[in-house]
Amino acid sequence: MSKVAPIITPDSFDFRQYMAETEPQAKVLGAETWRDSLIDAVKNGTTVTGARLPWAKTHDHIRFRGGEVSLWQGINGHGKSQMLGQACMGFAGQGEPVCIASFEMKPVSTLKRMLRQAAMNDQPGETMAARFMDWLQGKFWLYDQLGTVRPEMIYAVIRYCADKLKIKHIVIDSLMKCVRGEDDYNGQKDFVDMLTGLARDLDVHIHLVHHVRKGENEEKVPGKFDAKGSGAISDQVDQVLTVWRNKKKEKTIASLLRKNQPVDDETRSSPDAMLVVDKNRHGEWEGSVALWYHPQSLQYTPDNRCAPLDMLGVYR
Ligand SMILES: Nc1ncnc2c1ncn2[C@@H]1O[C@H](COP(=O)(O)OP(=O)(O)OP(=O)(O)O)[C@@H](O)[C@H]1O
Repeated sequence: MSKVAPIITPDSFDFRQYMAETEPQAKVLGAETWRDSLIDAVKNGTTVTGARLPWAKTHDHIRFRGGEVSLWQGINGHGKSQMLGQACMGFAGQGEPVCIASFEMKPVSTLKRMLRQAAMNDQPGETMAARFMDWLQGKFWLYDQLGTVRPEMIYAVIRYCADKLKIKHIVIDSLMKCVRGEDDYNGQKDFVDMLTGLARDLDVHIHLVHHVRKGENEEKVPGKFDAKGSGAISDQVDQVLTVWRNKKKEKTIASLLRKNQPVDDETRSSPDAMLVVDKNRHGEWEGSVALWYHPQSLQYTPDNRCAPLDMLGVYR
């Protein structure tokens, strides 16, 4: 068995086959079709279903189900890709295979970051790297293309991932690399429309990374109305999550340390990052999740003890 995480490239399969539309499906079906689903929903009451984030305190609030699209937005450098990488390891560990299509980071850079998260430290050795690669087999794929990409290619990649590889979570990082520009509102609307249709038809969850407009400052947590480009982006997706980094805390600590002064408890215990959910179409909960950053492992942790999680073993 190969010991590298499978990398999908534009040359590694026949994209044309997956670009072609399939036969139009009959979309008008008798209500009876949904009998079992309705009865299951009644039986399970308000049970929340779907893949979980790595932090137990989020499990009753936010989940990631097939058929839906989540927008992961935030200011540049606030940790969207890093947090999503940790979340994806968690999805894979729950038995839901993942493909990351990053047009901003090389596959090996994504893997290096995830390796530190898996190792729970900043200096994983060869043995850990080999163990990590073994763990990824059959769970994790990366699409290798940097720069801009045509929407038709994304369409083909998603269909290939779902049909052939049985992948359940697909990350598109980021939206602006898939459209003509920030002012191409129709292109953005059509692209997100395509993603919602594909997610529904293929029963996969699509995680779409997106930037927010520059606000007055980085200390203000952006909301769903701050997404760059068309307002239709957040209207169309099922969930909007904002990743926000507490730069004010970082600056305060750096300044105290420079002056050889102790860091007070209040500053120390305030969260390093927040994950804000301000749209949750199929759940009732909206709110903020406080997280603490463990810099050695690049992991987000659930409380101010800052103890990294065993991402490879947590769901066994
Ligand atoms: N809360 C944090 N504390 C300290 N460093 C952080 C924090 N969040 C992210 N970083 C660091 O900031 C850098 C950027 O992270 P990342 O690439 O995930 O951000 P991003 O939001 O995806 O950025 P971009 O929009 O530019 O792609 C990384 O080096 C990461 O380790």
